[in-house]
Amino acid sequence: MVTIGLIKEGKIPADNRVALTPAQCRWIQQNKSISVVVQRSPTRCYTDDEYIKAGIEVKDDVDECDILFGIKEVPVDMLIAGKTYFFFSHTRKLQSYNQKLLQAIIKKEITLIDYECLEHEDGTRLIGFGFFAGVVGAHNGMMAYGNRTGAFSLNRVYKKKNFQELIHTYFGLKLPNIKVAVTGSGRVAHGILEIMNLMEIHETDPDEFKSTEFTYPVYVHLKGADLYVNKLTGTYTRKEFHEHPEYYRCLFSNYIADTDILLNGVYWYDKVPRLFEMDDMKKPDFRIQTIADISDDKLGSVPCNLGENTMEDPVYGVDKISGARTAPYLHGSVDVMAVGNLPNELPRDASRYFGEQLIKFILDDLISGGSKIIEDATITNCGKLTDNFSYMKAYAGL
Ligand SMILES: NC(=O)c1ccc[n+]([C@@H]2O[C@H](COP(=O)([O-])OP(=O)(O)OC[C@H]3O[C@@H](n4cnc5c(N)ncnc54)[C@H](O)[C@@H]3O)[C@@H](O)[C@H]2O)c1
Repeated sequence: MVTIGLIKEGKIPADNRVALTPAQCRWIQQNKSISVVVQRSPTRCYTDDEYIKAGIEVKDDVDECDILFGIKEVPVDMLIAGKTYFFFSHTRKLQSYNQKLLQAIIKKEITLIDYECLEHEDGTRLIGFGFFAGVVGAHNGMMAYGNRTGAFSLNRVYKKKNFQELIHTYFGLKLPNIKVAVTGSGRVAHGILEIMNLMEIHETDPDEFKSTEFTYPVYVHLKGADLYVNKLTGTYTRKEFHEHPEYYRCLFSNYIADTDILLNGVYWYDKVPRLFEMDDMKKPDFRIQTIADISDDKLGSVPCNLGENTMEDPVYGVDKISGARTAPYLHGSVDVMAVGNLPNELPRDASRYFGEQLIKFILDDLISGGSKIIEDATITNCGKLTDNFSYMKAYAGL
């Protein structure tokens, strides 16, 4: 019988999420030929006791497990040689801060399957925390706008026990006639839209959004063809855009004069055009006052994302003229909410959502000995870089 281990998160600051909840572990043990062991942890959002009550073994070491599930990067000194791990390694883009981690994984002859690389055939990701990043990020963006204008007040998400409790805080919330632009088409965008609907912000189409001042709060959802156009042909095709985003220009500047709040969930890397440039902020028609950059790429799709914000202190200002970081809510600045671990504000819901996807898309293949999807997401197999990731050779020190 296969034994799965849920490891204790070792990265500092400690992440409180987990790949499977106690109820999911119990279900797996009862319905699949798998046993689950949980490594004792004082910081996990589900306590050791909750796992024990669900009939799951909780231990200090997980050396005897066949497959280990974590969330964040495993510190090098916690890696167990020869094991198979699933976690977010943040190495596929050759991130310099995780180079030593990949080198240690190779040295310790580990098999690493990265959740971020588990993809459907067309490149759509199978599994992720994006939905709750969108939920928390949209809430925080709205909260920041309320703080700036004094028009309404929202509390912090992490002070609520769960998503259900958070929803209750929206009853009776009266918003001014704001215009919100939502960008992106993946899980993050879906989470943002959930909050737009829960806050009873009305959807409008791109043309109406630009041409009308409404007497109630509205949002526009900008994705694919609304946001990007081929510089030569003036058209948009998803496949071409994914393969050659450098052929495209961004249309977001058409919305800047009509947007109070930007909630950004686009997928971005350096070949993808930005939503706007720093100089656009100097223009008198730059109406945006609050940006929740949920994608959170420093100096990325949102150029005034200056990085290094935390859950404890999620909002700062950026001066529209100098581009310098300021205190939030000042006249002449734009407020930016950009935090890299947003789902940690709702860790129990985010973990349950993640575990559901893991069970649905991965578990059966894992027990039956693998699948092409798992193979394609395997960065190292017993310490050897796989063909898909051979581009990482120099980074891996080979
Ligand atoms: N701040 C946080 O806490 C947090 C948490 C989760 C995700 N994120 C970030 O938010 C962004 C969006 O995440 P998501 O969960 O919505 O992603 P997702 O995988 O669910 O969706 C990505 C979307 O981007 C589109 N896309 C455009 N170009 C692409 C390309 N070249 N390759 C793949 N997809 C492409 C896809 O069609 C898809 O609709 C990511 O950059 C992610 O890292 C941030």
